[in-house]
Amino acid sequence: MADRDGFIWYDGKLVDWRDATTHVLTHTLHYGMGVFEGVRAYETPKGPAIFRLQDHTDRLFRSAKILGMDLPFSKDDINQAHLDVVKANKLQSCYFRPMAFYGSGKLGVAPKKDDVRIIVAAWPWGAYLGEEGLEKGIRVKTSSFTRHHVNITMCKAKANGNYMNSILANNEATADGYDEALLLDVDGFVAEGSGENIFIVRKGKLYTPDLTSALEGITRDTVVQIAQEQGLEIIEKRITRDEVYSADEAFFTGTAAEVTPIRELDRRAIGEGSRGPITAAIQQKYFNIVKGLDAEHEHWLTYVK
Ligand SMILES: Cc1[nH+]cc(COP(=O)(O)O)c(CN[C@@H](CCC(=O)O)C(=O)O)c1O
Repeated sequence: MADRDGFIWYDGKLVDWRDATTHVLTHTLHYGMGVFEGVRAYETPKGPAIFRLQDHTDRLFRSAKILGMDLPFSKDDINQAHLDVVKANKLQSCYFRPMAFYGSGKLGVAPKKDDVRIIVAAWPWGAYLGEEGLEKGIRVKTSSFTRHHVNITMCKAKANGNYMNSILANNEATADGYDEALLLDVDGFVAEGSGENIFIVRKGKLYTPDLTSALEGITRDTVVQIAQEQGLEIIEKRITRDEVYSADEAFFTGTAAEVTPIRELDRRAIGEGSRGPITAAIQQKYFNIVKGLDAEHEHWLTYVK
């Protein structure tokens, strides 16, 4: 990722990609306290458009507040940084990584509170779980790692350090030949994927876990609104792994994962073992919206002019 042409927004300036570096004694590198977002821009008939930019920036600031990090730029600065970086890199579609971290001002558990750095990077990134996964569905394994307890790490913060749990789960699943992991919460109920929220479909109704130990996904919120507009009932409840086994359909949602069907969990086919019809309809609607082909949802798009 480090050796490529382009520019990264770094503490208020666009710097050459290769110069966007930090010292090895950077606090976040050692202790993991930082916050980040994953945001996408898509090519539309009116040029590149960033999907739900304000919602992502709001969550970045909410995450920082939860961790007690004071960000040295405003929400408008961060929104503008996204526009600047997509233009500077001449991207028609891309994935953004805004991230705030504690610098190298001091080490020791307690960070130097006024030493917060922020970057916004952008690069082309296709289907997170593969184009074939989007079409045919992916194979998922229930993780042996438990999702965070809500008072051990802050689950509503998209915090860098939270992702060691995700890496352990994803590594275990892919090492066993699966595409992704599904994590259960401390009580054994379904929480979310290593980087996604989950939905299941049973007898025409959608179910999704309550957000106790899951990240409040923006794609999850988008899918809830799409489903409601399609007249589907969505029930938020505690879901057990065998309810996923018995579901007619299942899918992951996330900015990176978009809407990715789950065709199998723990070697049990979900429904027909392929992308289900309700999943397909939601997925198509989602892609029409993010690609600027759905006039009713233009309010979610920030066009890069
Ligand atoms: C743990 C987790 N849960 C749910 C979601 C879905 O949230 P949202 O993107 O707002 O719908 C994500 C986003 N995962 C991001 C990071 C992926 C990565 O590899 O890093 C993403 O999808 O960009 C998570 O990381």
